[in-house]
Amino acid sequence: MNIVEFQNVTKKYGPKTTINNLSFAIEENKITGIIGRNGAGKTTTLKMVAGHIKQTSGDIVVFGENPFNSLLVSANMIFVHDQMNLPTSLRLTDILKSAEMFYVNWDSELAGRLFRYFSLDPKQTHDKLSKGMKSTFNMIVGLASRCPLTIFDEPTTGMDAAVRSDFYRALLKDYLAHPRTILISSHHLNEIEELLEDILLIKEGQNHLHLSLLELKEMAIGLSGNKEVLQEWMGDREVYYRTRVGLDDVYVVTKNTFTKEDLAKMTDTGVAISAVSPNDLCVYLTSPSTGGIDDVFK
Ligand SMILES: Nc1ncnc2c1ncn2[C@@H]1O[C@H](COP(=O)(O)OP(=O)(O)OP(=O)(O)O)[C@@H](O)[C@H]1O
Repeated sequence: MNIVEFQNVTKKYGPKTTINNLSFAIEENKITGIIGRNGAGKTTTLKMVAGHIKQTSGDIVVFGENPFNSLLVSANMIFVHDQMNLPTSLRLTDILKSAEMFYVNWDSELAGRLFRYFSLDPKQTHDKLSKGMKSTFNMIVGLASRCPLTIFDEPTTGMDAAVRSDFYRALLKDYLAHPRTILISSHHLNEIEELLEDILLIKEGQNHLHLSLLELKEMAIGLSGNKEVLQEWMGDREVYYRTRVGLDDVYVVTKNTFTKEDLAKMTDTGVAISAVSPNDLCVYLTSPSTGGIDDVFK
């Protein structure tokens, strides 16, 4: 069953098109990573899923209805992001107590244990927290609410590496015990890839790719060797990334449609074959050109 469906959705801010004819569907009880470069439209997409903003055109269906102004969607969804406006007059423990009244699946024991583990001060107010502590607190609210649709928009902003790693572990453990539909946008695909089942890659407001992480891992191959030798093997294959290595060699990332025999022959002609990490591949796929930062210095 699909929990979220986008059909030809466009969002314009003034004359500027931010989301351009975006279509995708998110299945129930899956963790999907929303990946894209800065300004690709991840937050705008998530805001529309949450019903916080309205699309300019196209259809959005969440839990079977239009999420904008939907009580059903508000009651079954939490949108965790770094601009969350939590009351500044309440202490953190009071916020957790009030959250219990909003969310039917709220687990106060989990919230309390996470709160103590991350050494948050119960008397502190939300606006006085450091950037990383704020993200940690928001994440506790996001996890303990156990909403059927849980949206994390760059949840680890400001967190140090240890807290990020604890958060991902907590998210995975809680998801396995209480499966739900989770959307998570992040700039750290390498850190969250173990967590993800699917990836929605957004490029310039469009659905560039929507596939399982396994498919993404097998999609591309890295080849390095003499440029003339590689040129022959490449034919008219699409190049995702290409860079010069030394004088006569190149490193090329391309679609892995080679047979085992082709790869064996390639190795015989001196071509080195390597896997491409999902993180690198997403960077290449969303890059405006097939070169990298090195091209700027040529
Ligand atoms: N309220 C707004 N008014 C005008 N333009 C906006 C508004 N919100 C977002 N945009 C523009 O829409 C585009 C997409 O922004 P969005 O925040 O969705 O990107 P993102 O993929 O989440 O980026 P990042 O990874 O940097 O957070 C950007 O060009 C941004 O400037």
